[in-house]
Amino acid sequence: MNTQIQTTLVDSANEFHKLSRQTNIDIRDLTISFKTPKGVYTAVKDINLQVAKGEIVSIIGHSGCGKSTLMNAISGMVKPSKGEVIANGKVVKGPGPDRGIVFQNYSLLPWLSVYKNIFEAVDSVMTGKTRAEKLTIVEDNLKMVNLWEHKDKLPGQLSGGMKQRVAIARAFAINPSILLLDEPFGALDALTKGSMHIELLKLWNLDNRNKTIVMVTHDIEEAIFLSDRVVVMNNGPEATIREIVDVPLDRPRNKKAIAHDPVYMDIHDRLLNLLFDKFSIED
Ligand SMILES: Nc1ncnc2c1ncn2[C@@H]1O[C@H](COP(=O)(O)OP(=O)(O)OP(=O)(O)O)[C@@H](O)[C@H]1O
Repeated sequence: MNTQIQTTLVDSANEFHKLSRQTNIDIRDLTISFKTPKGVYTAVKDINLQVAKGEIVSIIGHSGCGKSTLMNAISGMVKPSKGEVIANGKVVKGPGPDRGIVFQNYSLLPWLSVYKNIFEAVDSVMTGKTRAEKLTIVEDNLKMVNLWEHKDKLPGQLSGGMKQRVAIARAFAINPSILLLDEPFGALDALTKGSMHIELLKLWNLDNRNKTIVMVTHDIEEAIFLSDRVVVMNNGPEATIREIVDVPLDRPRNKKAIAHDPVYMDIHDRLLNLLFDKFSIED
């Protein structure tokens, strides 16, 4: 990437934060270590990252570099060994309904139908709503992911992509202010993936772009299309943030059109270089 574009990216990243939307997720000096039979394994070390309210940030990096660990720390399912995560102004001590998460392994309850998987979540979180309102929310979200006809099936009767869509519908239905997506579209075919991107952005727009979204992905095009910034991680152990690449492309974005935009192409090149500069054909 030429220096001028790099400078523009940095300036634009700074602009976003200066314009100041308040910080919604503040990761401070975060280190996470696991006890393993072979000793202590430090997955991520001294991570600092601020995500503004309404920002969409993607995290990319090689397999095993600690992306899910970082997401789990934000969701409260993994405790920091050092440092802290502050979300919605509070130190994260555990999971909470303000932070919805979609995992790569769906995490659906196998004994409940598709419909009930979503209803149970809505029912437990949206205590102020009437039953009729809750039923409408479940229906709207199941229709959004094109699974209304499959509402009575059990998760075991669904394909991987369908299970993933149920998990996405469930996270959307709860309407958390922070949405954590851990490879949410990984199991989907290209067409379904494309329509889920649009649904995700629709949801974000509906909420006046106030929802903060952090997403793990292996898909560079997806990261650029959806995000305001892309966080590239180094390999572990003791993984750190390698670089944060700003995505100063106007919204709404048109997938076909931006692919020819020189800014998009530079960002794409930069991300490819960051991810693959250690590899060559000989490898
Ligand atoms: N509970 C755990 N106990 C021990 N080690 C763990 C635990 N959870 C994660 N790790 C290790 O921490 C490192 C980071 O794992 P993590 O799942 O965060 O990686 P990732 O970047 O999300 O990988 P992928 O892209 O393959 O999903 C890996 O080496 C993993 O083996």
